[in-house]
Amino acid sequence: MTFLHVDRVTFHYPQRPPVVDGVDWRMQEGEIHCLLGRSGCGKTTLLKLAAGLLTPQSGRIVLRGGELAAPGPQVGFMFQSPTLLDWHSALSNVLLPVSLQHKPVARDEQRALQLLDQLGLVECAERYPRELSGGQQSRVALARALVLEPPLLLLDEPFAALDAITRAELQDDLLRACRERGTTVLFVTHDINEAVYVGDRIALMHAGRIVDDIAIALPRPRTQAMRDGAVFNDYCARVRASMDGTNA
Ligand SMILES: Nc1ncnc2c1ncn2[C@@H]1O[C@H](COP(=O)(O)OP(=O)(O)OP(=O)(O)O)[C@@H](O)[C@H]1O
Repeated sequence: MTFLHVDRVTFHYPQRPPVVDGVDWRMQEGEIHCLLGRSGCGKTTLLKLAAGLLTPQSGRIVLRGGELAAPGPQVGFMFQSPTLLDWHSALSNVLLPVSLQHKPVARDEQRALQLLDQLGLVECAERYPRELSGGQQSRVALARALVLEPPLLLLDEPFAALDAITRAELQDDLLRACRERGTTVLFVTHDINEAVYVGDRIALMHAGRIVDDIAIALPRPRTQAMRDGAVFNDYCARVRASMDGTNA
């Protein structure tokens, strides 16, 4: 069964032309898909539709066979800014999605600490966001997105504000964490290199439509050394040429 089906979805904001225009897209369980495109082409809107935060005017979002009508614990999010609560420790920021459901119990705390440990942050559990670096804050946000073990994770340029080295580390952390949990991921980015590194497929979006669909057949797990290889760079060139085509 298709895990996520964006089924002929069209969406427009009031009094505007469609920003998502008849998109049909399927994801299988455990896959990582990147949505790549220029600013304003409709990526974030499509992500919000996939999350159930917006409702399409036509078409539907089908998650594991059921139509998605509203956001729920089956979907985790991470945005460009970590959006941590300054007055909560790293640990209680991670536990926030749990707190919205019930008072966290020892088992929840254990799971949150395990995630922080996996992301190299267990020592920082009691620190406040202002006491963490940008990369550490992004790791806390990633742990928070995963704490309820959502089968679907939606990421909107989550690492865009980070320096190149930290960004590469976070990409590896994300891939490891999602592989271990079998999480299916839809990842919005502007960055071709990032899309080729993390994605199994890349959907190229232009003016509200998916105009290209590129399978990335690099082996998993990805390693940073792959970035220097010819195959990786051929994929980047292929995606760039397709994006340049949308400019013509
Ligand atoms: N709430 C809104 N009301 C009206 N128009 C909106 C709203 N949100 C986005 N838009 C418009 O919809 C279009 C697509 O926006 P969207 O944020 O989905 O694009 P994007 O590809 O994610 O852009 P970026 O890469 O810059 O984040 C843009 O023209 C934008 O101005």
